[in-house]
Amino acid sequence: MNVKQWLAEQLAGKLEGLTAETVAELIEYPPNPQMGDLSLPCFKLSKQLRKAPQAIAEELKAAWGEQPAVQRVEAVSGYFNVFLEPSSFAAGVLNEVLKKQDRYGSQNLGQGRKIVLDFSSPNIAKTFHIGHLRSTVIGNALYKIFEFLGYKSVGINHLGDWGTQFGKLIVAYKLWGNQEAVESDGISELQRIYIKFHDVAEEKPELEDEARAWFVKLEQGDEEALKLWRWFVDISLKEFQKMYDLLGVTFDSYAGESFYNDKMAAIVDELKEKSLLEEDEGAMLVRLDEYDMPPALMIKKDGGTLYHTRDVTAAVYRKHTYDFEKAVYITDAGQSLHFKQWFKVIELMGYDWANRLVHVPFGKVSLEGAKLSTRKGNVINLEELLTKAIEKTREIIEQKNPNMENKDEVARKVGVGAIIFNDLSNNRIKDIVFSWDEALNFEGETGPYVQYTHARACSVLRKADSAPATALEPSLAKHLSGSEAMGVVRELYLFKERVEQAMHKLEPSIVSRYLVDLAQSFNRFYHECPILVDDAELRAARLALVECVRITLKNGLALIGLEAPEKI
Ligand SMILES: NC(=[NH2+])NCCC[C@H](N)C(=O)O
Repeated sequence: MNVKQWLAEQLAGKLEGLTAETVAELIEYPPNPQMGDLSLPCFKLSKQLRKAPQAIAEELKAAWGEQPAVQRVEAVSGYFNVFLEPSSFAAGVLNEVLKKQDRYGSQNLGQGRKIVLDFSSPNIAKTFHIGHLRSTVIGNALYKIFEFLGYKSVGINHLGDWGTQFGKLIVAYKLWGNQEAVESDGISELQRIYIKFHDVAEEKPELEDEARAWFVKLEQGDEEALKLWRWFVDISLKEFQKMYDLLGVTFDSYAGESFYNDKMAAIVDELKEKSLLEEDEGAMLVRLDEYDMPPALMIKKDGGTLYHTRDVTAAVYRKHTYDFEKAVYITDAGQSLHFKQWFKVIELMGYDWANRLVHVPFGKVSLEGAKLSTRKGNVINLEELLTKAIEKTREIIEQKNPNMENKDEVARKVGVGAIIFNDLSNNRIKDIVFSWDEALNFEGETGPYVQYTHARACSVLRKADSAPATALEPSLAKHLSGSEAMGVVRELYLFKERVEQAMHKLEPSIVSRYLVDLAQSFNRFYHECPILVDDAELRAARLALVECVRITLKNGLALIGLEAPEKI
């Protein structure tokens, strides 16, 4: 069911030169229901049809004729407005939701084509911080949205497990580290000695040379270096895994930067062959002056490779391995130049798939005034953040619903959900200031609010104590023609389009904002219209609507990585 498409087809040919495609693009859903359910702004056709907007609207009205699905049409101020017949619209929407169930909103746009998503990608031996959380949450949502629309998503955690910093870490460990401390304190101990390295190296710059030498050894496969490095990786992964388990996020591959170590030489050769590489004081780089960008450094003076080298190599490898339709990289906006630079390098190498590489940047997160940097010691640890969210939610549940079973489980789902939703509640490019009160507000535009609304729908359905609706008799749909119920029907209808938009714009917040809209319209209905009434028909129609809200909220929450507990 696609009413825009349907209307466009009805209008095509009604005026000379009017095609369904043009009309479909122009049709809007008027924010004000007085303008109908669908509206065609005819001024957008004026130029093409060489007619005044109002004249176009009136001609369309005159040519309209009878349509059982449409109550009436009007031509007002240059708009052609269409009022759908509420009960047939309601029956159409509800029956589609009830038929598709957990697939409602899905489509097969991708036909199995692959989308490679590079997300989360924290750095070994460094804390998984709130910026990585955003990448994880946005990436995971996009992963699910693509799958829901018929693509095959491939999630890659491009771990920062390679680079000079491992030379530094090895030197630091040999100077000040001990096995016991690393084993008991994990990343925080590694970070401690890493910070110490920087402090001491300010006075003893020769440490930097030592570190570089160790990294070169590592790249060459030195056994001692490799053994330490592997151990640092294992320790870090164990900690990261705790986050992923809490968040319910999985990856198809953990091929981090080190995975490309033995693949970079071939790329460097290729760059040389294609005369793209230039020597500059012993280093090798690709000049990008022509494109108003600083050069992309590929090989350092000491022979070591760089972040750029690994990204170019990884992209070629991924294209070869997955033959992707798109490769999407989710990082903070601070890395935008990095991606622009190496996307250009791929293009200069002559790969026509360079335009299938997409950077998905996002804004910074700050927490109640604190700065979120890993360099110095003042790190906001994500595990602490999530644990605190769960605890706070537990307290709220304790007050709201002291007799609830499995409070811990629900507190986890809602507390973690609050953090995820908060990250997705605005356009990703906006900076976020995290506030506990806002994120956990059960009345605000939050994850808990949407989850709570879902649980409310479940509770009504439980109380109804009847088998869940699997279809709506068209004759019952007339009971849904009131404005509150129709408000819900309209939102339900929009789900599919919103998911599609979220995919095109790579913007999961379109889904999260949609969920708030649906929840709000449902709550208006819930407060105005008693559901468990005696009139059997009215009751059945309203219960079917509630069931559709339950299904759609659950589907939408799942798309952005939130669970939907039935009781809160
Ligand atoms: N292919 C990529 N460059 N992915 C993003 C990596 C992010 C990097 N490890 C960081 O923490 O900033």
